[in-house]
Amino acid sequence: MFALRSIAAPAQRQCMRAAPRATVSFSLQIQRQYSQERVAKFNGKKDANGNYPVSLIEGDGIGPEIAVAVKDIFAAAKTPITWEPINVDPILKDGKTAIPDAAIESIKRNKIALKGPLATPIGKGHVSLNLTLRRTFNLFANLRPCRSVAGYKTPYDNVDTVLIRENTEGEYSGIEHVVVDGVVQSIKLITRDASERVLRFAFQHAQAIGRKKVRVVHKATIMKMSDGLFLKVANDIAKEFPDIEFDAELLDNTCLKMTTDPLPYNDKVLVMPNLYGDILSDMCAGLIGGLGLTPSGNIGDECSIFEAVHGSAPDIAGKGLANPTALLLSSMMMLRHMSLGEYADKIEKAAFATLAEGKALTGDLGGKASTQQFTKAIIDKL
Ligand SMILES: NC(=O)C1=CN([C@@H]2O[C@H](COP(=O)(O)OP(=O)(O)OC[C@H]3O[C@@H](n4cnc5c(N)ncnc54)[C@H](O)[C@@H]3O)[C@@H](O)[C@H]2O)C=CC1
Ligand SMILES: O=C(O)CCC(=O)C(=O)O
Ligand SMILES: [Mg+2]
Repeated sequence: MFALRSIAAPAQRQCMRAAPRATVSFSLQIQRQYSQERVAKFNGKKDANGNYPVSLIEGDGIGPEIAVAVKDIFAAAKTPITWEPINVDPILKDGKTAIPDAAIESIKRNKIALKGPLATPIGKGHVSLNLTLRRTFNLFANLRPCRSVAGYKTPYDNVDTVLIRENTEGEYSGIEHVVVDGVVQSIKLITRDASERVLRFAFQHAQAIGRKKVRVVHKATIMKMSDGLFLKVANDIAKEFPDIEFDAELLDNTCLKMTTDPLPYNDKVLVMPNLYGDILSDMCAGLIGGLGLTPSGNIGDECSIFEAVHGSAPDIAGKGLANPTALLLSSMMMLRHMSLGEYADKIEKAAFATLAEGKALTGDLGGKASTQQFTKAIIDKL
């Protein structure tokens, strides 16, 4: 058994804290269009009460605080879900970090899970449970949409980026070793199969949400073989989608352009290897007001796990300060994945109205409300 569940991470400042408020006219919905093909693949079974069981990992740090907010809002909206809490404390199997069997069975049975953040120790200690979950269930695509929130003013209005990250290999393959004392090697693994899978998903998702452009973000200038293969496969897959324009951009240039003017990215779906997607999705969150606002879905063929982009936020954990919006919007993506879009629409409307009104905002958005007060304000609007 490992002794981890709260590690100290350097406190990071939210770049948009205490930003001035103003109204932006922008659609209130996030990812309302969702691939019907994916929805059709969800074949979870209802329980005796007519509810869908959903595996729930509350997670570490702020995880339990934001999970309770989502549970309270779902209960108030009478969402037909039965939560099945699961424990993912790591175990050792054949010398490797693994998820306990009971948790694996629950997710396999329900085909769907909502997950709070899981902390990973720096350096020594178990490997990331987040990555372990993604690999265990072959959740090959990490879908990370990021949309400006009406009423919350940032330097950029109307940001609407869609980022898809390869989720099972790349720089996060976890293949590392000491060559000799003082020399270590970490292997970035890129395979044609995993690249094809995520790239095809990106094109299909672009079609599903009505975007006409897919852009690969890469560094094949430097990583000629690994990113080179990803880019080559992207060119091949693009031929299957003649109605979608395809191009490519170097990661460093993408960072520059997105932070200078993100709006040209609103008509594209961006797809990229694992590490780049991890970093770029936090950067996008910074464009709209921070990590308290950005959702994500880890999508696989057999099951999918929805979670916020952010981590366990140890600097604010246990203080009732966390913004539950990111996990709530992740759960909206989950409901749409389960064909429960009518509940998602209702909850999302109440959440965005609460944000736009601005009377009960959490500290990351410049307000003074606690997680509970913000949650109650949403429930009052349902
Ligand atoms: N998918 C996951 O479960 C992820 C887990 N992590 C893990 O989380 C731990 C902490 O990582 P950090 O680098 O500190 O990143 P973090 O995402 O936990 O926090 C970064 C900053 O954003 C703020 N923040 C994050 N979520 C917020 C929310 N909902 N409301 C208000 N403010 C919020 C935090 O207070 C902090 O200042 C690490 O152990 C890391 O491995 C990190 C990212 C994703
Ligand atoms: O697993 C972790 O510790 C971090 C993962 C992460 O940053 C992410 O999925 O965005
Ligand atoms: Mg990350």
